[in-house]
Amino acid sequence: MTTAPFGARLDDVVVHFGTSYRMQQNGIPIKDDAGTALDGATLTIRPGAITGVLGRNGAGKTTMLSLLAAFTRPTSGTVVVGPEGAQEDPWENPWITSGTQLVRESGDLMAEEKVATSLKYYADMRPEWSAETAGRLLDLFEVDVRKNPSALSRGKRSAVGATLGLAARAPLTIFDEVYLGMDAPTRYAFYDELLADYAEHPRTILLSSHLVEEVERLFEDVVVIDRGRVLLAESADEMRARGFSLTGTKDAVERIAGGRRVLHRQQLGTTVQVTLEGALEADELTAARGAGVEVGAVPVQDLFVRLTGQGSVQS
Ligand SMILES: Nc1ncnc2c1ncn2[C@@H]1O[C@H](COP(=O)(O)OP(=O)(O)OP(=O)(O)O)[C@@H](O)[C@H]1O
Repeated sequence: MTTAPFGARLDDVVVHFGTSYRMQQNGIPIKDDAGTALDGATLTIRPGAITGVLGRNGAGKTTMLSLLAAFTRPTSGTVVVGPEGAQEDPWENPWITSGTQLVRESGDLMAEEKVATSLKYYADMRPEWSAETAGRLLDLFEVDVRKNPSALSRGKRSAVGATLGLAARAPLTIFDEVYLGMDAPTRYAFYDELLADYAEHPRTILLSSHLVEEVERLFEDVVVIDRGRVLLAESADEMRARGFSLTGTKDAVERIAGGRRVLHRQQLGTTVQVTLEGALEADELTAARGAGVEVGAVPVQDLFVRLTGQGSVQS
C-alpha cells in the first residue's frame, strides 16, 4: 500500500433528511421525526484498524458510513477523512474519495452492464487495485462476471461487493452490511479473506453488521450507534472488559455474582451460566476458582443487546 491508511473524525454531526410524514390508520398523515438520522454524532476512527460499526435498525450506521464516503453531506457539524495529519472534508474532494471504497449491500454495480465491466470501472478508479485478488475471489465465490447484476443471486451480488472492496485495497474500506444474502460458508470465506488481505496490506476497514457473534473476532475497535448518537467508541478489548461470565453450580455462581446486573442467564441441569456487567476483584476471582466456578469472557453480542436494548440506560 503506497497511501497511508485513512482515519476519520466526526464532530457534532447532524443529518436531517427533512420532515417525513407517516400515514395513520385513519388515513390522516402526521409529522414524523424519523427524518433525523444522526443527532450530534462525535467519533474518531483510528487509521490502520478494523472497526466494527454496530447499532440497531435505523440507528444511523449507513448514514454515518455514507458521510465518510462523501455519498451524503452533514446538515451541520464537520466530517474529515484522510491520513493522520492530513485529514480533509471528503465532500467533492477527489483526493479523499479516490482513497475511500464504500461497499453496500447492492454491490454498487452498473445495472445495465456485465459485472466484468463494473469491475473494470473500479480497477481504473482505484490506484491500488489488485487484479490478482479480484480474479481469485471471483473464482472462490464462483461468480460469473459475464452476467448482468440482475441475473446474479443476491448472495452472488454481495460476493461481488466483497470482492471489489478487498481488491480495491483503498486506504479506507467500508463494508456496509455486505454479507446480506451470502450463505454461511461464503460469509466465513469472506471474513478469512478480509483478515488475510488486511494482514498483508494494512488499511482502515469499517464493517457494519447485525451478525455480531460472527464478526466480533474481526474487530480491533467497536463503535455502537444508537438513535443517531455514538453510544460508545472503544477498543474491542475495552468493550469485552465491560462484562464477564460465570459458569458453575447455582449457589456458587449466585454468591460470586453478588448484586451485579445480569445481562444473560442460562441453566443446564444444575449448571448455571450468567453474563454480568463489570469485572471481578482479585479476591472474588480467587473465591470463584476455589468454588469451581469458571470465569470467562463475555460475548460482544450480549453487551450490544444490553447497551442498545429497550429501556437501556445511555452512558
Ligand atoms: N434518504 C433518507 N430519507 C429519509 N430518511 C432517511 C434516509 N436515509 C435514512 N433515513 C432515516 O435515518 C435513520 C437512520 O437510517 P440508517 O439507514 O442510517 O440506519 P442504519 O443504522 O443503517 O439501519 P439498518 O441497520 O436498518 O440498515 C432511519 O430512521 C432512516 O429511516
